[in-house]
Amino acid sequence: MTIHRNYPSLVKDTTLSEGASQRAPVKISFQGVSKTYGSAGRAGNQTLALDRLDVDIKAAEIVTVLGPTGCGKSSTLNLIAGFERPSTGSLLLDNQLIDGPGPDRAVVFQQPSLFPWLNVLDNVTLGVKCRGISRDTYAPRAAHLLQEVGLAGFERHYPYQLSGGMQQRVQIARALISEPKVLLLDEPFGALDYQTRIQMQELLLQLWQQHQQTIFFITHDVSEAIFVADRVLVMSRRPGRIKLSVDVHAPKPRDADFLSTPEFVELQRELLHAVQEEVYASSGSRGVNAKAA
Ligand SMILES: Nc1ncnc2c1ncn2[C@@H]1O[C@H](COP(=O)(O)OP(=O)(O)OP(=O)(O)O)[C@@H](O)[C@H]1O
Repeated sequence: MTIHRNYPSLVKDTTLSEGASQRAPVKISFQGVSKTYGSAGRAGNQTLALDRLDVDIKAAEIVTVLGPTGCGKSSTLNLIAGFERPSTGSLLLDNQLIDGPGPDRAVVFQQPSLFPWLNVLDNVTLGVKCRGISRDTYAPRAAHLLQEVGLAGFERHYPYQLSGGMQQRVQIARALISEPKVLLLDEPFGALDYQTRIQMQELLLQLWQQHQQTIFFITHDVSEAIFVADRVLVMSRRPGRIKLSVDVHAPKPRDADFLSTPEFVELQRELLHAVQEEVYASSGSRGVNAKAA
């Protein structure tokens, strides 16, 4: 059973009012979704990664996902991306079964996967060129996106000439150029230093303000999960289920001041506790705070 916490709002969200977000249509719907890896014929060779997930994600909602390593976070993202299929249950996008990858969903991974022999502009536009979209359409869009992600002037630079944060900015621009309805992020800022991470989180919220995609964001970092989210999901240890769902009401976009608000501190305490419970249970440890028997 999922526990759903809805903390009272301390400040009113001015971007997407509570009523509006509750009325938003369901974008992604997990209906009893389980995922088993391995072949059925060979006993002991199967892994039940996800166990009967039931989650609805609304249009333009930002949902972050926390959970211990191996609990199935990437599996949920891969299912939405269409890289994997559910073993049982149904996974819907706009009420249609997801049956493979599509340009309506874009994925950003932790490791930048830029082509080293292409400059920034060509990395960003390669996908749309391959899909036959005309230069007249994609060129102004690319210029605007590079401006938005703070890379105007770096169009002719190659990936080796960019910092890790800049490479992630290119990845985000590349993901957004096909105007996806859903942005899937798998620990996108995990390899960045603390300051760059915060900048990237702020950037993500600014981009959301402009584009209003539905965002599904996996992270190991509780602060990051709260900072960017409308709702944080905590998954149980494997087989993954939704253990806790918590709404974050602070208005977006947010800045570093949010990190010291009572709402943030209280959410951080509860979410850290929920994740640690699962981490310790899966490792058989009682945790750092456990008293010696
Ligand atoms: N393609 C695969 N074939 C076999 N088993 C897999 C495959 N992908 C994932 N698994 C298994 O499914 C379980 C969930 O993996 P998944 O990568 O979804 O977890 P995760 O929560 O994203 O982990 P992490 O936080 O370490 O990235 C793990 O036990 C993993 O070994």
